[in-house]
Amino acid sequence: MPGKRTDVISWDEFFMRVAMAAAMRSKDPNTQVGACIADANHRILSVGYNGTPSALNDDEFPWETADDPLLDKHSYVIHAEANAILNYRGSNKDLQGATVYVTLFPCHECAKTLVQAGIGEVVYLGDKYEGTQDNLISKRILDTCGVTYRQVTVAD
Ligand SMILES: Nc1ccn([C@H]2C[C@H](O)[C@@H](COP(=O)(O)O)O2)c(=O)n1
Ligand SMILES: [Zn+2]
Repeated sequence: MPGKRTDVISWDEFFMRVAMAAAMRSKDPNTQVGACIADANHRILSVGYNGTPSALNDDEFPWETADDPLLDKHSYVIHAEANAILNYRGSNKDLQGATVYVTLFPCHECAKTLVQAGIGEVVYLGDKYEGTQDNLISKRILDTCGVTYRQVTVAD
């Protein structure tokens, strides 16, 4: 009888790869972000990626960055983390203390949303905005609210 496989991927890699797969659904030409929320029992609670509200026809909205907010994609895109919270179909209590795996460190708006939803931990892949004012505000919100965050790497 052969022994069981022992070289399986970690839970961190599993959930981050789910987030990475979600990011592949993003139509943002510049930055694709995916998020996966998992509970302490390693169950996937929700998944999301950055995109416009499903009721919008995303052919009729900008995907560029522009000075004019009306012409700037950021005005219309829902962030991956927010979509993961919005896509969640369970009861809010089950989000309490859950972990969000996200391919890019949350912006300060998402930090507030994640905290308010009861997320207890952020596991992130990239942090390309590290050191920016927005990033410092995010970390201040997460630190103050006791939400821990840690970076992971995933082999190519
Ligand atoms: N944690 C984040 C950060 C950004 N996003 C989304 C919002 C935009 O679609 C895109 C950023 O575009 P860029 O300014 O890099 O051209 O990424 C997100 O969903 N979650
Ligand atoms: Zn955000």
